[in-house]
Amino acid sequence: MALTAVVRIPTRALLRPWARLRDSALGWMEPVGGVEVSTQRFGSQRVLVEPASAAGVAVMTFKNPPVNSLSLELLTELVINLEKLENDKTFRGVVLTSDCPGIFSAGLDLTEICGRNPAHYAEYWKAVQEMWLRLYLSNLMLVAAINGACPAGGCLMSLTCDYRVMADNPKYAIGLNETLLGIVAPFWFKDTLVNTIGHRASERALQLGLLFPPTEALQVGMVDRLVPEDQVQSTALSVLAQWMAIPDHARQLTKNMMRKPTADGLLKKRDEDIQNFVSFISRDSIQKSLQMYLAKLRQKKG
Ligand SMILES: CCCCC/C=C\C/C=C\CC/C=C/CC(=O)SCCNC(=O)CCNC(=O)[C@H](O)C(C)(C)COP(=O)(O)OP(=O)(O)OC[C@H]1O[C@@H](n2cnc3c(N)ncnc32)[C@H](O)[C@@H]1OP(=O)(O)O
Repeated sequence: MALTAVVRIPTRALLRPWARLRDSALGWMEPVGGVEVSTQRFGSQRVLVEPASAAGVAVMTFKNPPVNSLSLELLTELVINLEKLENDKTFRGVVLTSDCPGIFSAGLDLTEICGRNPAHYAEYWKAVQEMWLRLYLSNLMLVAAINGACPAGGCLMSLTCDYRVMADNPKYAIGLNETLLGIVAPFWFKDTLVNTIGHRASERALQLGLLFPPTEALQVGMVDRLVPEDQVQSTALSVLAQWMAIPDHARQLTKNMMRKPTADGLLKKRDEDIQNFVSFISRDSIQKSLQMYLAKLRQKKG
């Protein structure tokens, strides 16, 4: 039987200019408030959302080949689709996963932070902040089904989830490897990691830019469970089923109590953080490091 539900999109969401712009570009959302939308299978070009067979659960799949890099478009679509799920009170949990074989997400799209102008850097960073804030503070239960490599921004995205299931394949690795690129993980990336694996382990992991293979990631607490590759999504769904047994209001208030102080750290100085990012990333030395890193990635094949 086809699963359908109705999503009410509040006019408020459609009033934010950047959202309205993106929504109309995606073509699945009518630009009027209170529209009813079928969720039988929705989403957008780079983010597919499908209701799972269990009631109240959706699977959000990123499909931005070749490596699910977090381009401005992907970030925007992610936030819009998350908001859509949150506004539909029939959904309580979401599995986040990838459609790119062997890669969960390559992290921030390096072409967005290399060789562009300050206005672009500012717009992009605002979208990165928005993605983190929305996921980190989401009232939904989020489980990351990490079915591939998960560096930097990909790792950050998975760390915003309430639980992480990773494919037990030694070819994959997860971590905040920013220092290897000659850049610095911002304080809210660091805070998210510290909240997950603790201060000492974070200090070491961040300075060395460690990318942990699955067994080590489990040991350090960066992921919660390892399973064979073909069981990542089904395990994530069964984890969600367990979490669904907890009354939503109690779980949501608890999540908020645990996470709000960290999110407030960014909310209080969002603009300052954007300015810091723009001035840091615009430095010649940083741009050179990023260009060299990108060139190495591109040469790898040749
Ligand atoms: C004291 C002052 C402090 C102030 C601080 C203020 C602000 C902080 C400043 C900056 C913080 C910015 C934070 C950044 C976080 C990030 O996420 S940076 C991105 C890091 N990502 C990576 O390092 C991953 C790089 N990619 C890989 O390792 C591999 O690609 C892979 C994911 C493991 C997949 O490997 P595979 O062999 O399958 O594929 P290829 O490597 O051949 O890649 C295919 C294709 O894709 C391109 N590509 C890969 N990754 C990215 C990327 N992240 N962005 C853009 N493009 C990417 C690659 O170049 C290939 O392209 P092609 O050759 O043209 O086909």
